[in-house]
Amino acid sequence: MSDTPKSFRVGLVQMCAGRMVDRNIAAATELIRAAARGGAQYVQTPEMTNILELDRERLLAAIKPEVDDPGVTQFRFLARELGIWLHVGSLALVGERGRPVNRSLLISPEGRIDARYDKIHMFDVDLPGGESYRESASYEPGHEAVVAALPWGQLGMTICYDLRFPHLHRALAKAGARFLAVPAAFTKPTGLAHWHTLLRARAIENQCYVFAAGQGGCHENGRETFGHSLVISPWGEVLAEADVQPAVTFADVELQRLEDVRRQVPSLRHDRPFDVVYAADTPPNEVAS
Ligand SMILES: O=C(O)CNC(=O)[C@H](CS)NC(=O)CCC(=O)C(=O)O
Repeated sequence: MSDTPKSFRVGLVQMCAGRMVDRNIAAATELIRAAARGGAQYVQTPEMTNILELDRERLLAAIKPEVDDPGVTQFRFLARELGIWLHVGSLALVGERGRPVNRSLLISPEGRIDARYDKIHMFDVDLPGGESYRESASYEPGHEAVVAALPWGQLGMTICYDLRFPHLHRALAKAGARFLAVPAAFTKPTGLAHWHTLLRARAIENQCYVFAAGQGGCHENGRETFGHSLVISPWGEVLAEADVQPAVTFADVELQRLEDVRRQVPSLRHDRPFDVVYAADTPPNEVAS
């Protein structure tokens, strides 16, 4: 008999981060406390919890290496004080190679940093409405997918635009993840078009719970983000959803549900190898005359 607890409560912190790091940390702290008061044992904050700033010069002036970062210090204290698993969806930090990284941290209830994940896929896009992003101009991408242990099972760590790369989520699920984390700062137009659909697809195809805390609303730097933080079941059901403004969204995660779904439709175990061929290169069928 395993002594893994049968359920736990998730709290997603939705924020509207600005350019001032100390204000963002204070706003996040208040919502994380509210999440813990509401009984959340795993609390996730969105991408760019400490600063939403795409201007490279301003960003460089505002951020610090992980060891000196005031947010890291604060969130470690907070996790320990509240006795929660605190997943800081991401912080802009100066990486070990001197360039900014978009980094997610999983902090244990003892205040230990148990996992770090640097966003792999850079949001370099030109949207139909005229919005343009060049994340790779400011940030250095990561190269490692990360699975981290929670008391209830493994957590696969991703960030925002990573959501569009299904093989990353597949790899995490194959490596044992039962929960996929997608902290985000989705744009409003792409959120409207794709957010629910992609998150539900990642949950259904990988038979995982999906936890996605978002940024939402109009930010100091002129951006507007989509909000709608979501908790999704392995069957694709929306268990809880935020609106656009800052708030905490709660859901109870039932591990038996995940086991049931995986037993009933074992698609996660039905992957098979195959080749891709060009039809023109295959021999024509015999046509009966
Ligand atoms: O750097 C910051 O200030 C905050 N970071 C972000 O907003 C990131 C990179 S620009 N946003 C996304 O990845 C949005 C993805 C998205 O919206 C989609 O895939 O449709």
